[in-house]
Amino acid sequence: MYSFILGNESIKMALSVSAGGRVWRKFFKTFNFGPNSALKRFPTCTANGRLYSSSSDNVLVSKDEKSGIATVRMNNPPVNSLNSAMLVSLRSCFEELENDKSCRALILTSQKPKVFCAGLDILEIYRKSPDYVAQFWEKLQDMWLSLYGSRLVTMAAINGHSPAGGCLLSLACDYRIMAEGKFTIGLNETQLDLVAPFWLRQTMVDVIGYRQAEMALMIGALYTSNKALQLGLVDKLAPIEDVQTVAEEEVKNWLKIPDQARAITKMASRKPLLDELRKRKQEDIQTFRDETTRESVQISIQQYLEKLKAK
Ligand SMILES: CC/C=C\CCC/C=C/C(=O)SCCNC(=O)CCNC(=O)[C@H](O)C(C)(C)COP(=O)(O)OP(=O)(O)OC[C@H]1O[C@@H](n2cnc3c(N)ncnc32)[C@H](O)[C@@H]1OP(=O)(O)O
Repeated sequence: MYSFILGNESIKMALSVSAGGRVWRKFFKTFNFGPNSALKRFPTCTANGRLYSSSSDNVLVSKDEKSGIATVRMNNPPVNSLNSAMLVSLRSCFEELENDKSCRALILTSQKPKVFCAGLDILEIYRKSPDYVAQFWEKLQDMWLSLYGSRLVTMAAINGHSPAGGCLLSLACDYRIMAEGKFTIGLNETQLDLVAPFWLRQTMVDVIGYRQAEMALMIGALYTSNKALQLGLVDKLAPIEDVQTVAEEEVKNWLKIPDQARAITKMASRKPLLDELRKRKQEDIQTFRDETTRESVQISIQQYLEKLKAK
């Protein structure tokens, strides 16, 4: 399908000679979206299969050429926890789709129903060196920048539990459809003695409002699908087997809006937070590294892991 995909610079050049190129040129110049704008070569992708960006198949991508809708399936059993490899694959995949001119939307979901994503892989921050933890955090930042700053319509098809980093992924999308039933979603970081970073807190505030976000973050609340809908943390519920179909229908509605106006509007509202993280990236890495490697936090993480195993 794609032979190879070029980075933003090449797209800028291609768009500048196409009809309407002037507007897009201005758009790219103004918003400089994506984590970096350097010329890059990205890996290839098949129409209905795996993404060749990593040695494992932890992220599966399929794209409908006619509609330009890509489905990105997280595939890291048993619970799609976000380890370093997953973060790199997700970022690479988001950037690849971003730079594919024929792609207009992405649906993010789990290959394994019942768990959308269990959040960060806790083992990646347990008894690891400060340098390792810092590099891990930067991978999360870069993945988030590529999803939150995407020009595409981004839809989370939350077909199962979505705690912590799973909720972070969902919040970075434009719209959230969640499976009905006993599944939970929320930012439960404080339960692990962790503090959500400013950019994650801000997306929660932006989605559910200050009061509810402040409370949810302080107590590390995990909400059922029904409660999440009531709070506005998700936008729609569907039976688990229908989540993907409902997401596809919803995306098609969004795609009736002209891409350019929609994407410029999205960037206008997201640019301040994207810029803030870009500006404070090193400070944010340092905070995470120092907090997470503190002995008292390591003991809390150990206890949390033991609780999980004993479940
Ligand atoms: C300073 C800034 C700090 C933080 C900001 C960061 C933003 C994000 C932070 C995070 O994401 S921290 C991670 C928080 N995640 C959780 O609390 C979720 C924990 N997991 C669960 O609640 C459940 O596993 C579940 C997702 C509801 C799924 O339940 P299920 O019954 O289907 O599976 P089970 O619990 O048996 O798990 C299977 C297997 O996987 C291990 N596991 C689960 N989650 C994680 C994880 N996040 N990281 C690593 N490993 C995880 C679990 O222990 C089991 O292992 P076992 O088979 O060896 O026993």
